[in-house]
Amino acid sequence: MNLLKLLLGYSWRNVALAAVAGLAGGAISASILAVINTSLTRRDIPLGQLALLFGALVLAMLVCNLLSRILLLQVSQQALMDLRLQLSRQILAAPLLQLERAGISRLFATFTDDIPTIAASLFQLPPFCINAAILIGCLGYITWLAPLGLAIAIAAIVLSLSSYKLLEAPATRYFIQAREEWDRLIRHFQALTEGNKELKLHWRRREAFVSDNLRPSVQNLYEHNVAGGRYFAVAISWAQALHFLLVGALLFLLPLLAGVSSPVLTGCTLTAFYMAGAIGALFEALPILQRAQVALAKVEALGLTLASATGGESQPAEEPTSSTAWQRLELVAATHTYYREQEDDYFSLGPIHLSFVPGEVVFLVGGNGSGKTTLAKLLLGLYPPETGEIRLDGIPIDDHNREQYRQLFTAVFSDGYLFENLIGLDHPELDRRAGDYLERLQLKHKVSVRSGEFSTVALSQGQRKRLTLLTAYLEDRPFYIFDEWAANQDPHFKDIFYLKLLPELKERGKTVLVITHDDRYFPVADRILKLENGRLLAPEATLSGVTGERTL
Ligand SMILES: Nc1ncnc2c1ncn2[C@@H]1O[C@H](COP(=O)(O)OP(=O)(O)OP(=O)(O)O)[C@@H](O)[C@H]1O
Repeated sequence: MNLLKLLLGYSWRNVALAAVAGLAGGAISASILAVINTSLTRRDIPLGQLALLFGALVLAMLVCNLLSRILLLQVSQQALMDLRLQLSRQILAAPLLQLERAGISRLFATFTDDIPTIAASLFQLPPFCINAAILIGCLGYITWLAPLGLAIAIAAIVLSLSSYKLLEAPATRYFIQAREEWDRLIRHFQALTEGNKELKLHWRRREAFVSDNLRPSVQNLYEHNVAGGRYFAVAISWAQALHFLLVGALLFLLPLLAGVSSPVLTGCTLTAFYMAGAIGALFEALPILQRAQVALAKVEALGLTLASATGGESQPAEEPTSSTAWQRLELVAATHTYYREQEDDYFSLGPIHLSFVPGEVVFLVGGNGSGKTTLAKLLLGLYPPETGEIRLDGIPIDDHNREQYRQLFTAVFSDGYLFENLIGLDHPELDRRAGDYLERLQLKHKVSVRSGEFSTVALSQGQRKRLTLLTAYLEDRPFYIFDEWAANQDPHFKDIFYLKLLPELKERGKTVLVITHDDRYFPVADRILKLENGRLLAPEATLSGVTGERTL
């Protein structure tokens, strides 16, 4: 993908119109030069007439340039807006596993570096096109004045472009390296912000973090950018100097080679001067456009990675309806494997044989790293099974119905995100219902909800977790999954959660899977499943039985 293709993809009509307006502006610029040249060299034409023509041409140039700029600005900003949205949509559509592999830092790097770089280059496009049009107009005028002048001008331009091209390749290489370094730097910034408390507490760790991680990365970024920028500086300065050579060549060679008259020579020299300004501006914009190409390639690579990773999962335009009247959910020999390339290590979950019916409370237990969260993600349809399948009422879940299948669940993850409002929940009495739940969750004195907005989310960890529970309640879906939800609740609220809230959910016919280490509350469960190193130990026996499956 390149910038032009990107813009043409959005509105080729606007781009074409902008190009025509820009070219017209360039031609008019050349006409203005012709008027200046005439007024300097011809005394037989009344000055008033020339002044009038000059004014009219300036006005026409203004209109054309403005039109070209506005059209390009509109289409380029529209492209930028769509690029941001498209990338966000791709991230939303990409499978979780693919996002986890790409890493948060890579996604952030794209939003914080690539998109602003592309934005900066798109701002450069309108003047770039206008200067290109001025150049074409000037070349046309020189041709009209003295065809040999065109040959000299083209020779100078080819010379400067080819020397620029020679230097551009290593400069781009450095910019690509700088962009790779940016990915690493974002990872360090993430550690800096998320690990800030730990860094503050430990002097040696903090200093090592700065000297071993942050500084080398910042230093590399600096060096790559300076090295790349240096090549461009040489290329641009050389190209600009060459254009004064063009002025010199026209001024001194043209009379020798073609014996042109003094008015023609004045016209050519004047035009060459004017051209030098346009060429200088063009060359100044080239590094910015070059960087944008690197950024665009990065965005495209990420987009392709995410798009290829969606694996054909359908993205319904309409809201999928969630089935409330399900009877049986089964995992049949479902597996998932994490492979960690760097350590050449993998973790395998399954094959899992498991089923759920409405209205049961199931506890999932097991040691750290035994695969509980992975099993929850598999069950939620966030990881499609690598082998085996999930069936809802006998219907296999695949790419076509997975999105709809996910609407069955409300999940509260151990590292879940708390939105600052009840986004996506619209109920005529949302605030009142949220208020009732706040009361039950003993948060009324801390938080209120107005028009679906929490008054604050600056709360303790345990209180924030309770707010996520409020959202889960309001979602009111048939299947609830709590991943170590109660881990940071005080004993009093743990009691409320296990002894009051869970039984209430069960009474309402909800199925609840609770990932927990709280063995004190095991009697609350209808069934207890235990995972050990990715294998389910508790046999999947009777669905209605309660105590029979307690193998712990
Ligand atoms: N995104 C990931 N990429 C690679 N490996 C992963 C990833 N997430 C988890 N793992 C590996 O999978 C294994 C199971 O992890 P999982 O989070 O499912 O365990 P868990 O039983 O929920 O643990 P805990 O009780 O500590 O939360 C772990 O050994 C972990 O190293």
